[in-house]
Amino acid sequence: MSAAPTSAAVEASLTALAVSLRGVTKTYDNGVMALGPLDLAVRKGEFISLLGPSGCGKSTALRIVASLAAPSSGTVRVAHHEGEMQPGHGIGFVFQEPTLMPWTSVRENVRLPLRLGRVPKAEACERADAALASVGLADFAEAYPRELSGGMKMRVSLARALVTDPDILLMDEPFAALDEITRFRLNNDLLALWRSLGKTVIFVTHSVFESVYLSQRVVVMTGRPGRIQADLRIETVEPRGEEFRTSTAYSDYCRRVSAALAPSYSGQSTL
Ligand SMILES: Nc1ncnc2c1ncn2[C@@H]1O[C@H](COP(=O)(O)OP(=O)(O)OP(=O)(O)O)[C@@H](O)[C@H]1O
Repeated sequence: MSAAPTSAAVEASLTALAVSLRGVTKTYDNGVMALGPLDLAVRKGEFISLLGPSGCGKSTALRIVASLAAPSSGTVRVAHHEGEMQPGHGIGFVFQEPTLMPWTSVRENVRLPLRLGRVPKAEACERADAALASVGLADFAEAYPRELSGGMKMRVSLARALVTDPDILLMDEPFAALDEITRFRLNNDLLALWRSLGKTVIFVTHSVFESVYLSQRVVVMTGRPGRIQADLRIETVEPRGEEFRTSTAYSDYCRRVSAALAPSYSGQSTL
């Protein structure tokens, strides 16, 4: 029998974790059991993807991490904050829709979280411009959302999530509505940002290919109520690029992730 870990060892392992969900369940008021029990630990700086059938609770899990929804039971730890974390504190959220304010400029859209946080205007504008530069939109601060392509709007949405310099970036199918070429380009840019900024990323996607390309770990969920079906580490030469996307290793990983997903749609799951 192994010895019980010391409290110092437990503390050290918690320090390395950005997010820890233990036995988390979620039953909505209408009786839908969306989630769990779900156990998930994400290390600081890790890039993981959550993949699973529609309605298995992926968005619910993200919303719980962001304190936008409360779990019905279980424990949620986000970095060192337990229970009393301010909603959204230390967290940036990117949704599938860019949800930009059409009546104002790109800069004002990106500045919004800082305005809500009462950051002085000059500093907020400077930080908004820096966030726009980080997503390749330095020249579009004065533009209006209607003047941007779908991919550019998503970049603005990403800049808005980054402008508060969050430790954790939660992304809920951000590129699902984009064409393949724009999506590939944004995948590469997101990876470059992740490498340079060192954020923890939890990325929800329906795409096996996207999850394998982007992530260090692909977490496959079962049908509703969502639990962990498989947790696969993607090990490859970094930084990833087109050589990886066209490699045998990439297609092997895609095959393994697809196989892990198969019970969700082949009738063997508890859906
Ligand atoms: N506010 C809510 N009230 C009641 N039921 C909800 C609510 N939000 C989500 N649900 C239900 O919970 C389940 C999980 O929803 P969720 O959006 O988390 O799944 P998902 O895996 O993100 O789905 P998709 O991949 O289709 O976006 C679904 O059955 C959904 O109908």
